[in-house]
Amino acid sequence: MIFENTKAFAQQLDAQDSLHKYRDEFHFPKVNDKQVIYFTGNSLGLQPKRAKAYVDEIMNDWANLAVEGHFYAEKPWWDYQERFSKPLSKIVGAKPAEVTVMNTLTVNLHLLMVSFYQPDAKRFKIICEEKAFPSDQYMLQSQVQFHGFKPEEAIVEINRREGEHTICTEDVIAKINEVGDELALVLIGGVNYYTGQVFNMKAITAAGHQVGAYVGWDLAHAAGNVKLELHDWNVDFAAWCSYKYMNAGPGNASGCFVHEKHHHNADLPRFAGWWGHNKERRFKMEPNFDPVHGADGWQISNLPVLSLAPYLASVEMFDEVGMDALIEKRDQLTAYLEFTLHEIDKEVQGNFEIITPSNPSERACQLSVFLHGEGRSLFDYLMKNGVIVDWREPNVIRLAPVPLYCSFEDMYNFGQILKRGILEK
Ligand SMILES: Cc1ncc(COP(=O)(O)O)c(C=O)c1O
Ligand SMILES: Nc1ccccc1C(=O)C[C@H](N)C(=O)O
Repeated sequence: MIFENTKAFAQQLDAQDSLHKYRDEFHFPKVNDKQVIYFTGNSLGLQPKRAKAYVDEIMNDWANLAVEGHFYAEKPWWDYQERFSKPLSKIVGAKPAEVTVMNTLTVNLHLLMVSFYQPDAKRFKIICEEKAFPSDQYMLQSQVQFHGFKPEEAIVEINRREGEHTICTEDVIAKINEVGDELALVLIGGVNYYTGQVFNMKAITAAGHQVGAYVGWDLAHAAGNVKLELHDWNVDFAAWCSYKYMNAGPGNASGCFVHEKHHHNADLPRFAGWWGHNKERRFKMEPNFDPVHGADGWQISNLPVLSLAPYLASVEMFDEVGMDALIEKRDQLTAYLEFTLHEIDKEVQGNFEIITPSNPSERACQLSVFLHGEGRSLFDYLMKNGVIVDWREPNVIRLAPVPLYCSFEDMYNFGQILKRGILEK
């Protein structure tokens, strides 16, 4: 499609957009009494209006039923997580028994590493991407140290090529083959938080398995954003947070995937708790752990239902919309933002550099842009003028035009505000 950088054209795209109505399903912060242009759904998604009723329901059941709510609430608390199985499994391309919700992201990755990182003197290395999200780096360092290894010997990072911003799939695969039978685990962010690069999860997972390693993914920036086929890609495990593209609220419960091929493996170590115990026998208070055969078997504590409630509201909305429709709009919206940036760059004779891949199969919702020659004052200008963006020193802005609630007109208006911010400097 040939784009135009005009308000009328943007409005026409909104008029043709079948998801445009979902914008009204969200609460937007306001600046100067006007709804903001929100580009930070990759950090904290907006609040779906329907989330409050789900939380209120639990508060009311707690007030009216107290302990009886575990079994007699309309949505009983004791197996509340099962309500996620079907809709969440569709979002990540899994079978219903392969997903569960519990804890928070880094905690879940640690717990899954208990099962899927069992190093020995020969096979002890972990491959991850250079500049992984810091929490992942700390997690991996502390895991290898916990097993008595040195991070500098056990952790192998895949580097970018000289002068490039993103990582080549061939380089990941070459490194996997080079580390070979010393490789215990590949654990990478499926979408890089900084560049927005989407990794070829299918090819990398297959390459890891070829040399006998387990392969897991941190899907913080991928869940609800990219098309995932975790079951078919044969991924061993994955975890994601719910507060970014999944709009479940700050710090809320994480989702996990464990491939069904591992569900009956009694030799796989795990840290257990009563919520992972055989559902029918859970309240018989037996001494020996008999795990549920499914991702639910990795549950530990009884569920934080107040935190699951807004997540459930959101997952049901995703189910209504469907990932295919979402992705179709995502690609058009991201492309329109990219076009707008190029247009404004020309108009202001700027020097913008988009470091996110331009190939649609290697990117999703986010564009990360170097605004060469600009400084923090531009970020302040944008924020003051109702554009919520994420700024990383020295001058990278990350823009996530989330398809559920951002509009084409937002992209046009953002371009105009950006232009004024640069010209008025
Ligand atoms: C890729 C990635 N991993 C891990 C985290 C940390 O997650 P949490 O604080 O929920 O454990 C984030 C974001 O906060 C992230 O973007
Ligand atoms: N949960 C947070 C709490 C406080 C500040 C940032 C976050 C983020 O999620 C950052 C996000 N991971 C990012 O890619 O920027």
